[in-house]
Amino acid sequence: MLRVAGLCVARGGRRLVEGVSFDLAPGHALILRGPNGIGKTTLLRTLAGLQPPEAGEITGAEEAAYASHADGVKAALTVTENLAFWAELYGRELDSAVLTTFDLAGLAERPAGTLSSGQRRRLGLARMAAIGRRLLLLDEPTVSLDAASVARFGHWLAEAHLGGGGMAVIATHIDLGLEAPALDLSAFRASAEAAPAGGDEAFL
Ligand SMILES: Nc1ncnc2c1ncn2[C@@H]1O[C@H](COP(=O)(O)OP(=O)(O)OP(=O)(O)O)[C@@H](O)[C@H]1O
Repeated sequence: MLRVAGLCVARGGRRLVEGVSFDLAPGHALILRGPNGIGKTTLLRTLAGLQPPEAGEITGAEEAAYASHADGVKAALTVTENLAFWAELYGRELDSAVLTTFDLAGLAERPAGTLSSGQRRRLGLARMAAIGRRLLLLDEPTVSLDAASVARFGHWLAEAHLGGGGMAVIATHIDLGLEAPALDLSAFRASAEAAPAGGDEAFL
């Protein structure tokens, strides 16, 4: 169970949203919505432990994997080598069914650096399946994907990941066909007060 209580997140020394609370039970997903710049990415980064919260509590996020726009694909390795690398990093053996699930079987021996952006994105999502983490934090996972790939990914998420007791928090403007509640961060926009010194300028 992921529990978020009274969370406030900041970026570049500025508070973005505050008072965000939700519980996520195994087998469930939450869709993050809100206009560009409201703080969806920053909230996901905070849940992933990549930056500390300004205030509030996060529990149950220990087994999380974060997938961002920079999808962690290694250009010089083949598609299979990339997936095997990530699986091993998380102490798992690569199940070759992952290649089929994400329509990568025909590209298995291609160096990842030669993939199109949609193919590379499919590889980044296949990585999420290969590492087997319980909580997926997905930032615009369907960018560059064609309609068939969006549907395939939505199906995997619902049937394999959530169906197997996993959880997901997903920032997306696209309908993934999931039965999942949406949380619009607009309702939690922080008042104009500045964050305390020591924000995350180091990420600039
Ligand atoms: N490295 C950074 N340093 C300072 N400010 C940043 C940095 N990265 C993002 N921001 C700012 O923080 C705010 C929140 O950005 P964030 O990426 O979390 O929003 P978002 O809701 O995910 O937006 P989008 O829908 O455009 O992806 C924005 O105003 C953005 O300009």
